[in-house]
Amino acid sequence: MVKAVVLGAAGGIGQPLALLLKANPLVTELGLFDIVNTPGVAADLSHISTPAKVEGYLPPDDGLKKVLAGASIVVIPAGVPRKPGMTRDDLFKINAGIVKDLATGIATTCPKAFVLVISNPVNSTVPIVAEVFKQHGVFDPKRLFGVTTLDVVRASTFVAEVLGDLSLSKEVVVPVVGGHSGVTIVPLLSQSSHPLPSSFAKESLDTLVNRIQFGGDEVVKAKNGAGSATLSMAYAGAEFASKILRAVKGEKGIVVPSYVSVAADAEGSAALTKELGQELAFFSSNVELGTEGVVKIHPLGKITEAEQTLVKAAIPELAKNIETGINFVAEAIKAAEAKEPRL
Ligand SMILES: NC(=O)c1ccc[n+]([C@@H]2O[C@H](COP(=O)([O-])OP(=O)(O)OC[C@H]3O[C@@H](n4cnc5c(N)ncnc54)[C@H](O)[C@@H]3O)[C@@H](O)[C@H]2O)c1
Ligand SMILES: O=C(O)C[C@H](O)C(=O)O
Repeated sequence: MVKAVVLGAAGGIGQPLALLLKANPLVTELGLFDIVNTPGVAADLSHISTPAKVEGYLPPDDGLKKVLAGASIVVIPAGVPRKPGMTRDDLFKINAGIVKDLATGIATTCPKAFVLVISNPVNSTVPIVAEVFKQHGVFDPKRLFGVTTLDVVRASTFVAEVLGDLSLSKEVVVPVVGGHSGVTIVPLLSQSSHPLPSSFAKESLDTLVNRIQFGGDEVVKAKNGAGSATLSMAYAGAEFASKILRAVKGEKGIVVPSYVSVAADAEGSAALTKELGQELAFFSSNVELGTEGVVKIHPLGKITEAEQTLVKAAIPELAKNIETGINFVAEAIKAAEAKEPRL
């Protein structure tokens, strides 16, 4: 039995993501949770002729506990999206609390589930989940993933566009490392499975890198106040979830970039730290998946000087984002203890 749960399932990402998970033959149960509308979304999806049994829950009557009971994989797209002029960090104030509460539910109900965090700012929300799990003594770094797949999907599409053949976009593989916001998004185009033409000018390369880094802004601008990427994110989230499920079923050799705790692989993390010149508690790199989650964090490998400059620019921003997430949980614990001191 494989129960997939979506937290934030009635939202712009949640609904199409739930649809794609309902269509995934590896999913036998689909649990949907949101603060609104999940009964309707669940009723709608339940008429689709695929095996997954669908149930929708709301917060009253222990809805979060019920939806998480027996979950194998939990995907979190709950929270507010950006409007034009906002950065992902501007979402922290609202989304940090939402993610913390949902993580508490997971830690106390299904701590062994694979947790896939979509809610922004991912660079900080993933550390929040880790800290909550630590607080409950259930943190397994191999099972926690920040979903950066949309950056990978964008890189594949944009490179295929440059190559003048969109039919290649499914085949083009470009590792995108670092994190998931602006300069922390580092596409390693020199490692693209489909190299760019040798005539490709430096300015064109810079434009391409910038488009991958700020692809989210392109969508936010086009939606003009109606939110950020939802459909492409649902596609990316479902692709990533599917890779986890295939790896858990025993498929070998699945390697995909994801923002993970470096504690998931001590050896891989040591090599990465050497490359970065400092340790970061979380980093997105190519990650090999297995039945228990992260098997190996791959080093960056051979990259160009220009890519090294991008990595350097990402590091301080990432370090700050990680610290913000960790401090948020520490402060929340302190505040709770001040309210109810331990005897
Ligand atoms: N990681 C990525 O690449 C990526 C890509 C796109 C969007 N995002 C992020 O995903 C998040 C969701 O985006 P969206 O466009 O789907 O937003 P949305 O507003 O359309 O949907 C969010 C849903 O979360 C629900 N929600 C709010 N508080 C909740 C709670 N406590 N418990 C459960 N559900 C709750 C809302 O009711 C809503 O249905 C945003 O933070 C956005 O920035 C991340
Ligand atoms: O840009 C956003 O705020 C949403 C998402 O992180 C994206 O990359 O599209």
